[in-house]
Amino acid sequence: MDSITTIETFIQHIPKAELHLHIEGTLEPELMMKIAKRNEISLDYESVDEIKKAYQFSNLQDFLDIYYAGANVLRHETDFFDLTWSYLTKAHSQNIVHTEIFFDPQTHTERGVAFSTVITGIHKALEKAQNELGISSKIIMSILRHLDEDSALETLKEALPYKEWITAIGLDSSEVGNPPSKFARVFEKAKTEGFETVAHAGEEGDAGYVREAIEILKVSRIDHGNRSLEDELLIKHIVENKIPLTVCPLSNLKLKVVKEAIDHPLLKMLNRGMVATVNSDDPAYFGGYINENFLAMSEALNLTAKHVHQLSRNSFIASFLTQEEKSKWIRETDLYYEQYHGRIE
Ligand code: HPA
Ligand SMILES: [Zn+2]
Repeated sequence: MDSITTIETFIQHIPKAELHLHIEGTLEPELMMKIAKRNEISLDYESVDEIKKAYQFSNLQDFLDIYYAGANVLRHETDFFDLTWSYLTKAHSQNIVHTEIFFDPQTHTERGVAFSTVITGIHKALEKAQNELGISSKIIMSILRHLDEDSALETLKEALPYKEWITAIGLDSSEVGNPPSKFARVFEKAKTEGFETVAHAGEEGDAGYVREAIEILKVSRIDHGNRSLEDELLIKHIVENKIPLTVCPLSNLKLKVVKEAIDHPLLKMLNRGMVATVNSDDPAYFGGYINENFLAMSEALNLTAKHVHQLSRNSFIASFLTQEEKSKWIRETDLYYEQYHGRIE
């Protein structure tokens, strides 16, 4: 192991779980071009540089338009396998030992790609990662909230034969105007079928969206949750009930949810006693994987090894691992902290 003397090396080496990662958002421009070529799909861009240049967003919708367009190159099981495997090797290189990934089936079924094609490709890569890299994982099937309830119900039905592979149901896409209550019946059915539930809330939508996700959808954790800080009673509820927040710093900066890195509420969340975690969301689009997210916050907010340890610990606490698995990894992060924190310059 490299000697651990800086906060960067501490961040790099500490075992981490990633809990907020859209697999379609890991499609790097190089892989997008490669898959487009083999599937004989013409792109609007001539080069990797041109693709990267197009990644300028002023809000969530700007990003989503480009993200859904990028996903259009994914047609076959091998495309989903390659996409997922590419993320997993990157995750491994950053000491992610457990990952819970979102996939958006409607992004693919709406354009004629079968649900089974998508999930089988993803599942095979996750299985390989467990065997060859020792990374454990869960799949979260995310509902596109800009589409209607019928489409969500149909998607939930398609997921039932794959229950063994899918741990939780999530909610993503355009938040404002598509509140959690729109999917009350979908999430109720998901719970009845035995799925865990999570939802994106409080990214662009106000604290009311977070409240609805908790009260109506009965989610186990909130994805983003930034705007819950605008409501003291809600903060109290989140803290008392230990509802984790899967926070995505670089995403928040790129989508202008937060103006500057120094304004990011991550430290405030920790100081208020919230179970905050650090995640990369859509790393191919937002300029960094999990360690770059930690680093950006470490630089802007002067995070100490203690904060990084707390965030890594939180990632296992907030995961869908069993209590026994959580305890094992929490012990690992504790040992790691005890061994190295005194050496950081
Ligand atoms: O950050 C996000 N928010 C909402 N929907 C998404 N789909 C991919 N990433 C996101
Ligand atoms: Zn997200």
